[in-house]
Amino acid sequence: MLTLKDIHWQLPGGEEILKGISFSLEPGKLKVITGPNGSGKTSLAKIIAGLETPTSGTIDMDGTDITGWDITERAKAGIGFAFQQPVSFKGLTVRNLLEIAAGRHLDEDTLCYIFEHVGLCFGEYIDRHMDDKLSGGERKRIEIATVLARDAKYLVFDEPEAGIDLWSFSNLINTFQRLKETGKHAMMVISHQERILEIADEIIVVADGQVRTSGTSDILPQLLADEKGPWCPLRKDV
Ligand SMILES: Nc1ncnc2c1ncn2[C@@H]1O[C@H](COP(=O)(O)OP(=O)(O)OP(=O)(O)O)[C@@H](O)[C@H]1O
Repeated sequence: MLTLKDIHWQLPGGEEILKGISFSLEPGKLKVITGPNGSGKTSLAKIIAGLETPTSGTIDMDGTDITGWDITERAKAGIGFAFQQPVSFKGLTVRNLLEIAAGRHLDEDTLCYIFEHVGLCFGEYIDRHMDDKLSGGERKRIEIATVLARDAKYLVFDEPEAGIDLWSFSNLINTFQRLKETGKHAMMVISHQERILEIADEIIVVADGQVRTSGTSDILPQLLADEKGPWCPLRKDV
């Protein structure tokens, strides 16, 4: 289990972005973090991945305090993270990238399986270069594929729906459900998307750096009713 306890995070200028966030990620469960733009969701994901260090509070992974660990140590220990804005890696092919993520050679069956989950055609993409010729949606799907290739215990996805088409999005929902059902992965997905919120075991609404409310998908009707308010926009357009 990955447990965040009273996480605070302050910018160098003194502005507090996260103001005491606590929750756990458990194997076999999907937690969806939602809330308004700028409320601190990506900051939270970066703190879990080890890209930022909390000002105070602790992160415990399976009984070990990993608060001071960097991104490499956390990746090795089993935390996989897909960024909101995927990056290009000049000089690497898609195959290279997936094998680096997995830390081993991947046979064609495994690669096909991963590609199928993110809605990419294996033959068309496997030897493509990870450069700017790939569209944003293609890079996004390849980035999600790297997280699947790593087969990490803790999976963090930041707005996986951003920029991907309807068919790939449906595939992705099925993938999240299948990953959940294996019972091996503890998943956190940052999303504003109703179909992702519907499959959550717990929805955690973050607003102004704090947990505003949380609950099972039973709280969804209330969140949708509040959609007209300024604090929790939920998108239904994908
Ligand atoms: N490194 C940084 N330097 C300055 N400000 C930052 C930094 N990181 C985050 N912020 C600010 O912290 C706030 C929270 O940002 P964050 O990206 O965590 O929000 P978010 O909830 O993920 O938003 P969105 O839904 O738009 O992706 C924003 O006001 C952002 O500008």
